[in-house]
Amino acid sequence: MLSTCITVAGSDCSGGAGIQADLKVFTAHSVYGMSAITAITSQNTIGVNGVHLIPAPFVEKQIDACMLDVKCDVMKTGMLFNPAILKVAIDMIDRYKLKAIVVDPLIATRKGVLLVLPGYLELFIKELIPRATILTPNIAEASILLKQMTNETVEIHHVDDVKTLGAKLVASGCKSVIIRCDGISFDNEFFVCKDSSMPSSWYVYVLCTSEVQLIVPQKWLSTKIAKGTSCALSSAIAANLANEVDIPNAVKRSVAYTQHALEFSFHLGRGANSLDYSSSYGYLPFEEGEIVRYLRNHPHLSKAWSFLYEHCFLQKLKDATLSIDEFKKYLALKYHMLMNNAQAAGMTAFSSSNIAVIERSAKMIQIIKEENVIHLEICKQYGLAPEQFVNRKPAFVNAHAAFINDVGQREGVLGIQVAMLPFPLIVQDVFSKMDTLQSGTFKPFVAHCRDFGTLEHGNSLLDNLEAEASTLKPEKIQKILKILEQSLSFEKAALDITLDNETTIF
Ligand SMILES: Cc1ncc(COP(=O)(O)O)c(N)n1
Repeated sequence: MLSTCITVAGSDCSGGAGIQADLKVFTAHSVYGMSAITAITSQNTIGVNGVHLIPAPFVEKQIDACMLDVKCDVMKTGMLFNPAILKVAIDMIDRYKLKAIVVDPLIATRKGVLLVLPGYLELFIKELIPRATILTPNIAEASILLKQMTNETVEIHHVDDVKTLGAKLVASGCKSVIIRCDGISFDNEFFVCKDSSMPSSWYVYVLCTSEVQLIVPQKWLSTKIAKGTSCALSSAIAANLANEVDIPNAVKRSVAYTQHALEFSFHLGRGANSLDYSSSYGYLPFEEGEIVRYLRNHPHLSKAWSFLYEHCFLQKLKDATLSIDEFKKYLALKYHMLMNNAQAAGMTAFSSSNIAVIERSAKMIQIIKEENVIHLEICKQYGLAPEQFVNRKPAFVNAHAAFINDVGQREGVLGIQVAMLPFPLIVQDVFSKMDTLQSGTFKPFVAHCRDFGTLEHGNSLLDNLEAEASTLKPEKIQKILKILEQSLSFEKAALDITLDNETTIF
């Protein structure tokens, strides 16, 4: 299921910051974005020239309207402007169950000029900070907050001082904080640079939680002054947390996203640059060789996997209570589904003019062919002759063919490999762990599944998927998850059909 975020923030009509920026960031992360507008501002790349506040009860109404209808994973707060609106945000956090709250303080400019009304800071510290999963202040804001909370100040000469500042905020009740060192560049030893135009200087983000302290340095881009960087970072963190990424990785990815958006920012207006919010930012949510594990354990797919793994067909197969007719239906359907995959791989080859893609498609067809030879042998062992079913395609198989062809056309070999993933994993996780003594009539089939050759065959499918995953573009990951979700429901439907006496397939 799609992850969702709500931003409670001000509108920037020129699209560079605020609500408009947050929604663009959510979309770039394939997260469904919602918003509650706290104020309408009139601003552009040069500056802000007007603010029209939304009454606090109407901010509440917007949040209620979203929350009471659409499930919401994460809330991000931006400009909350006054204590009344701040109070609404706090009440809403208590009213609704959210996975995480990301708070961009927006209480001061990078030079330390306070942006908020009297009473705001006290309420912010007392009520919002303890509820926030992560706070994303610039260094001036972090210092103002610490001063207000503990009356301490930390002078910044080295990145270790930023760590100290973060650690003190955490010790004072902030669960985690990422400090953006806006306006400060660091040298190679992470001392503050006097001259930021030095060729090798760094812009630094520091994450502090009760468990980790992480410095995330980025190349100093002195020629790029853009607005919206705080919105980009905090919304990207919100989107990653909504996608179940842990805090350190959410921070690393969000810094990479913000840096990329800044590096490719454009000069659209007469003032600050406009960030490239749609930029693809070059990371995948899993390490090399880990796509299968990622897909197997993705929380959005856990229900679909357990529908399959705990299917009554598998239970009946295990304790040999399945009827032989039901089993034959399964074998025939499996044959057709394998053929659909082979045909789609052929089509993928045909539709590409890249010889490497054509070669990979051919390899895929070869693997399916070998699998089908074994499969037909098994069919024969159970008294199912190929003539009985190969030329008879049930409606379900045609629906599966339409699905797999669509996957092949849109996402190529990788898409088909993902769609094929449920089968080798069931073989590995379920079939190969079955007790052959208990499986009676189905012993030859279960034994075949436990067979080294079959497992190896499944492994080569998985290895090919791992290899192909290096061609996956990060922005495609949601599409891949969707394909797997659909494929899991096809696999489940095939098992449902085998147990359904009303449906005959040959
Ligand atoms: C409505 C609104 N919210 C926030 C910002 C700050 O943007 P930045 O990310 O540049 O600090 C802004 N300029 N306008």
